[in-house]
Amino acid sequence: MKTLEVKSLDKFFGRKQALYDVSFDIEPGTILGLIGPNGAGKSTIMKSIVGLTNYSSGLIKINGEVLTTNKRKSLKNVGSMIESPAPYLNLTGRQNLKLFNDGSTTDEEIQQIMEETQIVEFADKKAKKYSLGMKQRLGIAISLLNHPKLLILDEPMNGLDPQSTHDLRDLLVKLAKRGISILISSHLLDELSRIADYYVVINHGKVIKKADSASFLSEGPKTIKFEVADLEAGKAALQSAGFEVTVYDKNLEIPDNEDSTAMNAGLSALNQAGIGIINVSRNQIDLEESLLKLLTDDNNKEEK
Ligand SMILES: Nc1ncnc2c1ncn2[C@@H]1O[C@H](COP(=O)(O)OP(=O)(O)OP(=O)(O)O)[C@@H](O)[C@H]1O
Repeated sequence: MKTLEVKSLDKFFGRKQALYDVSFDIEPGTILGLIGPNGAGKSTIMKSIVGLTNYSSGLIKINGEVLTTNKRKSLKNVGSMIESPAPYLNLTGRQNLKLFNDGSTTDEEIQQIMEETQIVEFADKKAKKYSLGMKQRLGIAISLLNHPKLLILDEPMNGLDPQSTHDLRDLLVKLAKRGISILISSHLLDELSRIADYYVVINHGKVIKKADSASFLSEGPKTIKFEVADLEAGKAALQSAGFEVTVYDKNLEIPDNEDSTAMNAGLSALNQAGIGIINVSRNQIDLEESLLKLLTDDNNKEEK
């Protein structure tokens, strides 16, 4: 059974349509990255799933339960942190966790959650004294209470320092291995690309792409990057061997092909011209570039 099914979701704010026919699913134990520019509709989708906003039409099923038919039962399986974490500021972290516990999480489990989200050392301080990163970690701890099967995390890496971001990444992968499904949005695409199994890309309220991470990243153009001692002479040598050359970040880039012929031909052209080669690498397009290209194509399509 799928952990989450979103089917043909439409959402209007007054006369303004914010979501158009949005559909996607999440399988147990997978991490789905919801990405798109500001105002695309990511938070509206997440809020619809956790019942914070009503959708205008469509269907949401969580663990097989239709959200609108049995809201309490379906949301019992969901832990979330949407927009910003909202702990009670006059209570400590530990008191917050006790308060949000519906009674099904034991003291040992709360201790384990505190350890995994690394809040133990400040768990007995009032939440109003917390930094953004500490609040963020407490928010994630709260979302882990009550044995969720689905976690909905809107920008959970906001405000975290690099070490905490790294630790959160490890924790999310660990949770997915335990069978928890995760829907996560983040502007930190590099971070997201390290953990997401699938992506759903939203633009102007519509799903413009769904893909697993391997195919998402492999569809873009690939290049071979040469770092050389003499940029101008290197460029001339590659051009005279027939390559289209781009200078990018003090490197020379030529289009790659499936076998190694482009790399070998590029190397021998540089060698023959006596150009010192410092480094050679295959440059796979990254998530940020892929997303940018996708959005540019989609926006151009809309303008036509
Ligand atoms: N309460 C509201 N009333 C009216 N319009 C809204 C409301 N909430 C969101 N919108 C509009 O719906 C659209 C989608 O907003 P949403 O916050 O879901 O985008 P987002 O992808 O989460 O953006 P961001 O990355 O900036 O958080 C935007 O055009 C926004 O202006």
